[in-house]
Amino acid sequence: MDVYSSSSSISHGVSSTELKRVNSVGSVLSFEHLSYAVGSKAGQKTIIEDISVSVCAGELLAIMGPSGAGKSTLLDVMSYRKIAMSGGTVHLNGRLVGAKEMHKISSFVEQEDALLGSLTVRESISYALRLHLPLLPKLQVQERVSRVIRSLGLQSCADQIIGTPISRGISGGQKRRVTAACAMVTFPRILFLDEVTSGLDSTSAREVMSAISSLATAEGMIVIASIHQPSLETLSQFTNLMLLAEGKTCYLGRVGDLDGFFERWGRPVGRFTTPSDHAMNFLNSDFIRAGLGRNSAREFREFYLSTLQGIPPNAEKWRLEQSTKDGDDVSALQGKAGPAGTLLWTTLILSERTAVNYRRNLLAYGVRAAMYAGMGLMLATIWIRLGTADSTINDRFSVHFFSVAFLAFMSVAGIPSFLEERAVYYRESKNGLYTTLPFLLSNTLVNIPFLLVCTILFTCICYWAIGLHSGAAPFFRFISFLFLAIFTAETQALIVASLLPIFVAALAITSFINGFWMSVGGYFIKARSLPRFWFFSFHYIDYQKYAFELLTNSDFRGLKFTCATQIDNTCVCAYPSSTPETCTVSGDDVLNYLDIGSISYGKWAAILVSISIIYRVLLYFALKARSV
Ligand SMILES: Nc1ncnc2c1ncn2[C@@H]1O[C@H](COP(=O)(O)OP(=O)(O)OP(=O)(O)O)[C@@H](O)[C@H]1O
Repeated sequence: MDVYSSSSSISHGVSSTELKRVNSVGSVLSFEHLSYAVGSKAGQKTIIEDISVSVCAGELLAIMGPSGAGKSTLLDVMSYRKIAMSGGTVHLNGRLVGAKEMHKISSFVEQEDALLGSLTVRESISYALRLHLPLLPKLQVQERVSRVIRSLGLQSCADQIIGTPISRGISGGQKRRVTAACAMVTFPRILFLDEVTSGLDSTSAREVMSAISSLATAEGMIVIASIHQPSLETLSQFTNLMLLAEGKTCYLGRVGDLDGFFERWGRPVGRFTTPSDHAMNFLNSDFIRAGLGRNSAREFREFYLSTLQGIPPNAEKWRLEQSTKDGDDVSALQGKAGPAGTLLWTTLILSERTAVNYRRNLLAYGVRAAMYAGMGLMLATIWIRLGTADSTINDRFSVHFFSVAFLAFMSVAGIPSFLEERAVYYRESKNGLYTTLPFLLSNTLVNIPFLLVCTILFTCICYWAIGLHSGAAPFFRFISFLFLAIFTAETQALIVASLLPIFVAALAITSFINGFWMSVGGYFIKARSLPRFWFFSFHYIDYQKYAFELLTNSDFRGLKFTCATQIDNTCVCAYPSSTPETCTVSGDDVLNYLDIGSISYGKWAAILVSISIIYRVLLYFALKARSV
């Protein structure tokens, strides 16, 4: 059999009805004069230069070239992840396509796999489909997911988890296929694949490309893929091939015509070489091979350009016209490609997925909850039964300061798992599955109960053991105020991690910010002693200040401390007392002395809630700033 025979020769259950549908949907995607450069005008470096190509529905275009040729950049420019220089255009069936529309109708499989480690292969693919089509009946979701799993050869690991640092999951090659499956299951009109076969053995690479090819034929999908070192069989799954060197087109044509091209050039493909490897020998100028000059890539391109001169200019146009002859009706595919989920549904589905991730991700969330419990135990045993002697007043303040500051500080523990979720968010939002708002809402919806459980755990363990203000109201106030502080601190850590997605850097900056809030909060140095600048600026927007003052007021108000020190038969209290005759100092006296006794619970809690809402809004913009 001719290895270049149609890609549909390896079929994956594509029905004739499906094939018929493809023939009636003849979309053509054309890119004209795409160029991209980096650097300033003075020192501009052109990475891709004047590239034009058209791809029809059901066709697969392979982009090949040596490392650094510009393949990934070209895919980025084609998919509007990078914006082409002026003059470059993209048309779908003659209609200009902008960035927004391209993101809606296309999926992009990146070189890096961004997946949630605690989900199984089936769940990962299923959530991708449900986020794309939230109202698809369950049975159809299962059927479609199973079909994609089968076609990508993932049956053996379908119910295995992707893998977390403490539990090994699937292999790197299988991860590649899961990432491709998550994009394919939504059946986008255009599928961009950046080195999807990297890390796969040659059989898996062929089967993956064959599955993509069958799906492209069945669904009328346009597939554009950069590819490295394909075997002959893998290459044969593609319809067309573009060879790049130094950002310029050196060959564009049918895969099957490459042999003839070399024949005509007078450098035929050797018996034991594949045409693509043969081409690479000429295009790679990083290594000079014996018998090939330094300018082999330039000569290659010159010959290619000379072959174009013999072709009537209308030949390509004719091919495209044939492809669209049966009409421009693409409505059959439109429903599948656009982000069909409403805000409500995508939020609910994302919340469900996040909750599953929290539940299973023992290292990230189990350990975190245990850490809060451990800190509760630590406080309970160290500050045990403080009592109401005036000598313990400062110890009592330390309990409240420590609870707010240290628990807030520990929000950095949420950064690693958030970075994983963030990577998945960027992949999925760039592929049009959902926008920033549902991601933020789902994160908030799942974050709140988790942090509440952590706060309750901590409080239940230490509150009574320390002997903080008895009664239900102070106890619940303690939980509520502490929760607000931890929730705000968590959001602050997520803002930093969104803007700076490097764990060590995000950890350092978040720690610094929390240290800063501790310093200006009014505990280490009394608020009125703070330099004016810090007092009138950051002191008033410090969430830790409000939480600390709320906790101390809730605890101290109504308490009476006995003054243990006697000098000349007179009671001397640790703080100025309004009732020295009773040899006690009231909690209110202490609070007033520290200028924090006149706060209103409602007002302070409202300020804390407002800060946490403002932080969530900032988190929205931080996430959005890095998305499409
Ligand atoms: N932002 C940038 N600034 C400077 N140079 C860049 C930038 N982006 C890409 N390049 C350069 O452009 C060239 C093409 O990069 P690109 O990643 O597109 O190549 P590639 O063909 O995909 O390579 P590989 O096969 O190794 O992934 C490289 O030399 C790269 O260093």
